[in-house]
Amino acid sequence: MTHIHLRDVSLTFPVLHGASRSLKKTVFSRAKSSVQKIRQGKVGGTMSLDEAGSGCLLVQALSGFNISINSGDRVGLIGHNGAGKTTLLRVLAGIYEASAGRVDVEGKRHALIDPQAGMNPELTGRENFRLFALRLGLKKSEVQAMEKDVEEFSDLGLFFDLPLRLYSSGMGVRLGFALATLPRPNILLMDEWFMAGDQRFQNKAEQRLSSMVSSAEIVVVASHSLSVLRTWCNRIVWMEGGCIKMDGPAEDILEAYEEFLKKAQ
Ligand SMILES: Nc1ncnc2c1ncn2[C@@H]1O[C@H](COP(=O)(O)OP(=O)(O)OP(=O)(O)O)[C@@H](O)[C@H]1O
Repeated sequence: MTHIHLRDVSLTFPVLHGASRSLKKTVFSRAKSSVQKIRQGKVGGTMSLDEAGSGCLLVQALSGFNISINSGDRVGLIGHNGAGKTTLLRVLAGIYEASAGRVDVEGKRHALIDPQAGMNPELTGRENFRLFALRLGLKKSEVQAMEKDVEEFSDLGLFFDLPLRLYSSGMGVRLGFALATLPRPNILLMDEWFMAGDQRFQNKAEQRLSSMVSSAEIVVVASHSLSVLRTWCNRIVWMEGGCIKMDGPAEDILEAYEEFLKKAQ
């Protein structure tokens, strides 16, 4: 049965190793005030210095995180910059390994986290598609049909046959989105880049995404756009400093979050 269960999951990034001793000292003296900030829900994960071990500056992106997500849940992640939303998505996608705790994910998962994931900037849009199709293990007939679909959807004109390094960031998003929305996973993990691009593209993207979302059993999406979250989610997890601040029905949590944002202004 498709599910996600996290038990006491923590993830700490070691940053600034021994070579940058003076910089580390400077940052750590600031880090102490960041710890204060995080308690007010301002920005980033908690910082500390691993004085007993490597001497590294540590950033705790997730801290004792517990959650169960089951079939039918469309979960939106909200919270301040650096609250740990993308890190959580990466842990769920299997891109990052937790430093502690238990991660139990059952079901075919697919992540729309990085628009250029797995793409080679030296290859053309078409060549990147063919590489992607190979990785998906598609049959020749399927590849032909999908190639037409990706070319039409990304609407890059002649740029489809030019190297990716010549694309603007929005053009890269068009191609990345066209490719990333080909698989049909049980668990769909999305970061907010998927709503990038110009307005016309966003409308097209929304239609394509809705068929992917409706066929997935579980969706987890991180976004700062409350309207996007209202559209796609039935449950919201509000994160602060790598922990859960609130978790519940979408409308209840979004209302509380809006209230919090108003007061913080
Ligand atoms: N690869 C990394 N190396 C070191 N620190 C990292 C790394 N990735 C994230 N962090 C740190 O972990 C914390 C959580 O970052 P994360 O990207 O998960 O936040 P977020 O909630 O997605 O933020 P935003 O809303 O700004 O996208 C931050 O303090 C960030 O600096």
